[in-house]
Amino acid sequence: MASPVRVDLDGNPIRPITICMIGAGGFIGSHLCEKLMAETPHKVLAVDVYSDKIKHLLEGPASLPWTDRIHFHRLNIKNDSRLEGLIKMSDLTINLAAICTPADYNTRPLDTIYSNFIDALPVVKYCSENNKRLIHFSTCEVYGKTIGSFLPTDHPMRQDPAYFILKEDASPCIFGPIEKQRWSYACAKQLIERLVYAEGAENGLEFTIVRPFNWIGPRMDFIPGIDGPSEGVPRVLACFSNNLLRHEPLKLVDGGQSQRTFVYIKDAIEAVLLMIENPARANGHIFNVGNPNNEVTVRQLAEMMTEVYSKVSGEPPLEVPTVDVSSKEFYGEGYDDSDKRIPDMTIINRQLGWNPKTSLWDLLESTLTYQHRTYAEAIKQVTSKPLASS
Ligand SMILES: NC(=O)c1ccc[n+]([C@@H]2O[C@H](COP(=O)([O-])OP(=O)(O)OC[C@H]3O[C@@H](n4cnc5c(N)ncnc54)[C@H](O)[C@@H]3O)[C@@H](O)[C@H]2O)c1
Ligand SMILES: O=C(O)[C@H]1O[C@H](OP(=O)(O)OP(=O)(O)OC[C@H]2O[C@@H](n3ccc(=O)[nH]c3=O)[C@H](O)[C@@H]2O)[C@H](O)[C@@H](O)[C@@H]1O
Repeated sequence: MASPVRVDLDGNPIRPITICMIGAGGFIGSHLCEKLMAETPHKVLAVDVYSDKIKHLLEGPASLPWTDRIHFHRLNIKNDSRLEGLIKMSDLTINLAAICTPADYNTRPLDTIYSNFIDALPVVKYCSENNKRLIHFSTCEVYGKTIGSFLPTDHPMRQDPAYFILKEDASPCIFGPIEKQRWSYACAKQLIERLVYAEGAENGLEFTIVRPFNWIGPRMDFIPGIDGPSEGVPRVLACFSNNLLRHEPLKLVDGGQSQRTFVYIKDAIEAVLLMIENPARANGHIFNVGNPNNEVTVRQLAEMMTEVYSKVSGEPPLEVPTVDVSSKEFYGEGYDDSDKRIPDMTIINRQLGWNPKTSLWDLLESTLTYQHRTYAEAIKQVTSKPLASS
């Protein structure tokens, strides 16, 4: 329930606002809507082409405390004139809409660039022209590769944090060559960041840019063949969950040597709420949002997920838990990878006092409990169906 006396980080009462949330039906949007409904008095105009992940908020009994605070607007921001009206009706716009699965970056580079840059342009323009605040979702992928990755493998400077810690106001953005179309996403995100920043500098747009570092948790992406296409390739959490649910070995792309830091979606959403409710501290800033303590290689992630899944499902772990696959085979031509992603937390700490709390083991335990509860039965049904005779 929303408390009547909510105050911001400076002790001022928080005024209820209306938020136009674009991409509200996605993974992050669904968690943000849940948090805003359960814990704040704010209103949400939820914009998306899909609503399945927020159905429980939209279709609950009329007695739910938030029924009149969330309204779904099914529209595609590519071509819908209602968008400007919704932004004008709101105090704040949050743009989450994007194509953001790596399997698309090299296979659908045009859609990726349009979605992450061209389609975001009107959102920035309407916010700027109507003096509305904007929180724009970018990505840690704008950092690309680390400086250290260009040093010889055994070079001692690779151990120096100066060569791998990613800082919003100091690190360069290092992408591969154009033919490595993997970078189409990162490059489009970088350009939209520069545009938002320039609107702030030249026209006074009040903005915050968020760079998520591998946020994971329930409702992320889809399980192929269950609530998404059989041939679809989601992000790693859903790929590995799918393998575990189907008792198949987890596929390690190029040996699973890349490193990631994973943060629990519920911790990360706390950071977004702080940005929403503390505009004076958040405006004009770019924030890394991640958990530097949860670093693993993708191979270690696979091993940990196998162990956690066995614990939560009660099933014995697979005898052969992983299998190696080349990136060309898995993603196709033009794939490339970020080697290592550790966020520097200085700015978000200083401005918002935010710190992530949940360990990788704990966040995998709650997430895989959800995956097992949500999908195990459906997987059993599809896998036990006899093949149709041709
Ligand atoms: N999940 C992460 O860890 C992560 C990491 C880095 C960046 N991000 C960024 O955060 C944002 C949200 O990510 P997510 O993980 O929730 O992704 P998601 O795919 O689950 O959500 C995106 C939502 O946007 C909607 N959308 C896309 N194009 C649209 C359009 N033209 N009109 C209306 N709706 C549209 C989709 O239907 C989807 O529901 C993206 O901008 C992504 O690049 C996420
Ligand atoms: O989440 C983020 O912060 C950002 O990074 C992700 O990129 P990435 O981490 O490379 O995507 P994942 O699909 O989660 O893959 C992580 C790693 O696992 C590997 N992988 C993935 C799937 C699989 O089955 N096996 C496997 O080894 C990938 O090659 C990659 O090295 C996506 O680009 C975005 O959603 C987002 O902007």
